[in-house]
Amino acid sequence: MLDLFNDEAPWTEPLAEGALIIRRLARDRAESLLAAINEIAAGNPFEHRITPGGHRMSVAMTNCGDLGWTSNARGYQYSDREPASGKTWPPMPEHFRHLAIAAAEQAGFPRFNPDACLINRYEPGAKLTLHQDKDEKDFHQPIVSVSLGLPAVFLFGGFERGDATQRVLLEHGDVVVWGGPSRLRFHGILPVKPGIHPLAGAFRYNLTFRRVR
Ligand SMILES: O=C(O)CCC(=O)C(=O)O
Ligand SMILES: [Fe+2]
Repeated sequence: MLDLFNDEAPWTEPLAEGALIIRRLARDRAESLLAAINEIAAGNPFEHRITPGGHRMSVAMTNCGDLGWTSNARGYQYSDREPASGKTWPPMPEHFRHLAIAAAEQAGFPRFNPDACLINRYEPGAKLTLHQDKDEKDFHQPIVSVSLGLPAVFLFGGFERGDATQRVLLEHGDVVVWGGPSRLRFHGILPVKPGIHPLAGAFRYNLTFRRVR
C-alpha cells in the first residue's frame, strides 16, 4: 500500500565518535520484525527480571540467538536458556541478523557477527536507567539497537554515570549503533509515554544485538 507518510529514505545523525543513529532504517520491515517478536514471545514469554539489587525491572524481556541476557538476584548473565523454564532461546531470525549487520556496516563496523538479541518490551511508564552494556566478553563489536512502536527518549552519556547525557527521541524504525570508542558509554531510556502505535499497540519494543563470546 502506498503510504504518503512513509516515503522518506533513512537518514543518519551522528551521536559521538563510533555512534550513529540511522533514522527509519527498520521501518519498512517493522511488520515482519514485530510478527517475529510475537512468535518468539509465544515460546519464550516476556518476563520482568529482578535486578541483583532486588528490584523488578519495568521493562519486560525475552531473547533470541545463541545467548540471552538475563538478570536475577545473583547478577546479570548471558545464558543459552531461560533460567526459570530451562528452555533454550529460539534462533535469531535471518532478517534480524541481516538488519543488524547492515546497520553496523553503515556505522563503520563491517564485521559485526551478533550471537545475542535481547528483546525489550516497554509499557507506558517503563524505563531503563543509565547503564553500560558490559556483560559481553567482546567489546570490539558494537551494539545495534532497533526501536519499534511507541517513541521514547534515549539518553546517551559518557563513561561515568554522572556525565552529561544527550537526549534523543527514538521513533518507530530508528536504529542506533554504538561501538569503538563509544562502546561503553552509559545509556538509558526515560519512562515511555502512553500511546497507541498502529503496529505495536500500547508498547515500545527494542531489539539490541550484541556479540557476547
Ligand atoms: O531500549 C533501548 O533503546 C535501549 C536498550 C538497552 O540499552 C539495553 O537493552 O541494554
Ligand atoms: Fe543497554
